[in-house]
Amino acid sequence: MPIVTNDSVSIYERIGGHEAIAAVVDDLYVRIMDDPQLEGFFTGSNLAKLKGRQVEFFSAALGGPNVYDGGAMDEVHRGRGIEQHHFDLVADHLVASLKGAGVPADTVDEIIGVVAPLSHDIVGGSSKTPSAAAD
Ligand code: HEM
Repeated sequence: MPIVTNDSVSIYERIGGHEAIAAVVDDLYVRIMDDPQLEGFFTGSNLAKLKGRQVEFFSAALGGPNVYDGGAMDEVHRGRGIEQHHFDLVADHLVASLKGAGVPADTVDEIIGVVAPLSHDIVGGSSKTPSAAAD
């Protein structure tokens, strides 16, 4: 049997592939929709479709074979009034979902390392307001 170190195996594979990610995303949206500070953002959203896209997105971002064919993060989230604390709440729920699924703490940290930089595209993209231009 070949020796396979953690470094050569994608995060996607290490945490259990498609099935594990689908379970994490399901749990994540239960937590999000249970959070009074977040659920309002998803009023009128087709959650089944959104979860499918989210599974694709995370799988692709974590080294899985999937191709994400949804919208770009800045375009999808623009104009929704998403602030950094909303992003942080979602990231915290993601940590809880991953830990709940038995993902080891160091792998959770790695995944958050992949996700955290997305805040740049997701937060505050309301358009070219003076305050955004001043950032
Ligand atoms: C971990 C960071 C996040 C990732 C990776 C992410 C990813 C995604 C993806 C893949 C979609 C689907 C795009 C499509 O359908 O083309 C989406 C849509 C959406 N996201 Fe996020 N998102 C993140 C954070 C957030 C936050 C913090 C909020 C608000 C608090 C948010 C609110 C939404 C909303 C409202 C939609 C549109 C749902 C709809 O189509 O009705 N997202 N996001």
